[in-house]
Amino acid sequence: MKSLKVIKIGGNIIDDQKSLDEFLETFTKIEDPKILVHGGGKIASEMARSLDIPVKMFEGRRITDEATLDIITMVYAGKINKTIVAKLQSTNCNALGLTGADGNTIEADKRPVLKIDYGYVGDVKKVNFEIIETLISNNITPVFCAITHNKKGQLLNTNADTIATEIAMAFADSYNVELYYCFEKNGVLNDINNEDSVIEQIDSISFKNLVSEGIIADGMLPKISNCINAVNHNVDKVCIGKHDKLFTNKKGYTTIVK
Ligand SMILES: Nc1ncnc2c1ncn2[C@@H]1O[C@H](COP(=O)(O)OP(=O)(O)O)[C@@H](O)[C@H]1O
Ligand SMILES: CC(=O)N[C@@H](CCC(=O)OP(=O)(O)O)C(=O)O
Repeated sequence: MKSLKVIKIGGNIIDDQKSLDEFLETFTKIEDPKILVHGGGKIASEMARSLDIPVKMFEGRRITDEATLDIITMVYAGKINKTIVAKLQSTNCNALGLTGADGNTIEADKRPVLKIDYGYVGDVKKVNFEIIETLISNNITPVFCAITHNKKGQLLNTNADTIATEIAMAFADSYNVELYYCFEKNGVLNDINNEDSVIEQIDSISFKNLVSEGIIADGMLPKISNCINAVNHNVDKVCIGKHDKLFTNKKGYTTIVK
């Protein structure tokens, strides 16, 4: 079976020039077909605050009104996506930046109103496997931002961890897929202030316990829910940690297991 690596980077890496450059240097050297998914929530929040637009998050996801949708489109699909693509081009990695609307690669439905109305936030309905496979088969590296569309002309803000998981799951029947979440910490930590307290393995039962103990919170909630979803849908390997350890055989990161 062919191999594919789906790699997600979050806002804290993107916001730090040195971390981003170091990550991209590692990423570009990966020889397997690869797909990059980036967030940028931190930068969107800074931009919103600078424009006096309130930032509202609920259980790790952004409540997205019209003004916020404008900001995230400019920040995610514009500044961040194009900066990353240009940097990858400089290393001869033929990157192509995409939202889910481009090539109809990722369709979504507006998140249903349950506990809360998230506004213009999408839950992924369909990943267009064929078109993405055409890209990777032609040595083009897709770089996805955290935006999907509903095929009726509406862009939707979609958690970048979810996008990475959905892409990984769409390839899992025909590829050996490894899914990596790179962020600024060593992994999921037992004590958020202690980088040496990495939890090496998490399954769905320990996840529930860690949530009820308050050890897993905020942005880590959707991240681990997505990881559990991925391992339950045939994704071969799902890991969370720092890029300098994740792509080596070194220990010191978190693996999510069934
Ligand atoms: N147990 C934990 N271990 C590590 N990080 C945690 C934990 N619980 C909550 N977090 C928070 O989750 C954040 C990562 O999620 P998020 O902010 O969405 O990052 P990213 O943008 O990289 O996806 C960390 O920066 C940290 O503040
Ligand atoms: C709906 C929703 O929450 N979307 C996220 C998308 C960006 C993201 O996921 O960024 P990080 O990976 O850097 O956190 C947001 O706007 O914050």
